Amino acid sequence: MIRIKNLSHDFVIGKKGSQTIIPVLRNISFTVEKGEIVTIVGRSGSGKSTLLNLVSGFIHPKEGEIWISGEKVSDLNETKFADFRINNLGFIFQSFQLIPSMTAFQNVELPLILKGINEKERKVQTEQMLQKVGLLEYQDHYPGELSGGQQQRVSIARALIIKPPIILADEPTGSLDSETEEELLKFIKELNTDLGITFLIITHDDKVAEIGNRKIELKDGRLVEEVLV
Ligand SMILES: Nc1ncnc2c1ncn2[C@@H]1O[C@H](COP(=O)(O)OP(=O)(O)OP(=O)(O)O)[C@@H](O)[C@H]1O
Repeated sequence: MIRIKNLSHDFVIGKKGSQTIIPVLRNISFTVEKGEIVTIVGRSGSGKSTLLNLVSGFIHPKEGEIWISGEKVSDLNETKFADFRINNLGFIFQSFQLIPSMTAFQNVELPLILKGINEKERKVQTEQMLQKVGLLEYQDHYPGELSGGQQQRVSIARALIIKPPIILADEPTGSLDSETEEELLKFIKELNTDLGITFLIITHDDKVAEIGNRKIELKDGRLVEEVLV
């Protein structure tokens, strides 16, 4: 489902003439099979977010290949990747990334507008999704009027509304208290079992790392360990 082949990346910082190269990922290879939950762990600065940004197409790799659902996405230009993303990938972020001036309904509806779905169909699908995450009665609330756990549920509903085969998550429980974290992990498991959604999750929380089928550890930009959970 996701195949990473000999992926390397570095960032160049500084002004021309005195530039420094920061090597971030070095020759990373791994695969994520359909229906798996794979977690990526590693210390701060080990390259986890960079890896996820590469898989998401937000940055372009210096070397190596990324394949998703049979497509070599590392060859796609920005416009084509944006198109691929809206049809194939859902995102969950630590900071929820909700639009504060939009209600829960409008935030969840947004990907359907981007996909060109008509208004009537959007209303049906958005309400169904809000129902699924238990927030239908909060549909007119703005993010600032919801708890952290509720905001994360809105962001999950927004990720799920396009029915993506894959969800990429960067520290999904990072802003949640432990009770809400547990609820969210249960929900991720359900989505995986009931809908067959594949998850690639970055975390430095042991509890989150243990929900996967496999755990991949990055150290100084290298993949040092891959263990079955
Ligand atoms: N846009 C950028 N420009 C320059 N350096 C960057 C950039 N993004 C990341 N880095 C550097 O790349 C390295 C890896 O960063 P990355 O954010 O991928 O690590 P991480 O494992 O996700 O860390 P954390 O757990 O703290 O989020 C760090 O040294 C970071 O400073």
